[in-house]
Amino acid sequence: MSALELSKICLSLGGIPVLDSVSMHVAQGEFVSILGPSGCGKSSLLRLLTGALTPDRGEIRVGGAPLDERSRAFAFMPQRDALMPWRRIIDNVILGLEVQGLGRMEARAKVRPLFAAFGLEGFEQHYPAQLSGGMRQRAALMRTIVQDRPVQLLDEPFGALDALTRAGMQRWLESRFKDAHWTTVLVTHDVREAVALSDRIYVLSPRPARIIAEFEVPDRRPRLGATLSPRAIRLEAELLDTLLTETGD
Ligand SMILES: Nc1ncnc2c1ncn2[C@@H]1O[C@H](COP(=O)(O)OP(=O)(O)OP(=O)(O)O)[C@@H](O)[C@H]1O
Repeated sequence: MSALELSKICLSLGGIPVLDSVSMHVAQGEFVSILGPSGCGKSSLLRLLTGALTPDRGEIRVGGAPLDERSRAFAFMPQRDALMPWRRIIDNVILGLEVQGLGRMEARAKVRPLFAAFGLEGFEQHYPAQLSGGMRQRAALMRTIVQDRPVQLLDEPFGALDALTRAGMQRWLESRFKDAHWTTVLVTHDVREAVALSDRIYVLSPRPARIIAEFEVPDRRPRLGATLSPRAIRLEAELLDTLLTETGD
């Protein structure tokens, strides 16, 4: 049984068709990426899963049952960091834990040791406005991950990071994913990132988005830090070709 299943989802926003009969599935513990051109509807797909949007047609099932308030217990990282400007970084990071019912002191103690891994040690007491864009993004990723929910929905989590920080965070996520067995849906523009992190990749067409391809990533983890296998290099090229052909570039 799939952890997540979307069947023939159609969605319009402001009268404009955005998703056109999109069907996909994510198995328990699987890491699935969604690649597609800008504006095609990738974020909208994740927002359907969070309940922020409702499809015009089609069905979403979680663990075999229709998506509802209870089954929607996902950790979601939106594209913009959505940090609360009036809360210190540590108190932004614990937000999801507090919603889960953890006391503030206990939640702070739980997240404090993670600040070093995210390169944010010493910034616990800062406010979001005192951090760079990349640091804010890392804080937002931390806020998502610490909730340790079985399903992680990540919308361009590394989009605002410089190349070096991005590589470090990707490695961290790869190692955490191996241990935590999270079911993960990652929206990304970055073909290499999708190949490095995913078990499977769906490619969307320009809006209104349809699934135009689905690829399995053959290599075992860890992939980051190792030399890419010839198969992974071929897959990257194939993904790029698919995207460029669809967008007419
Ligand atoms: N509230 C809205 N009303 C009307 N159109 C919207 C609304 N929200 C999004 N859209 C449009 O729906 C389309 C899909 O948006 P979405 O953010 O899902 O795309 P995306 O693939 O995630 O884009 P990007 O990669 O640039 O982040 C876009 O063309 C966008 O302009």
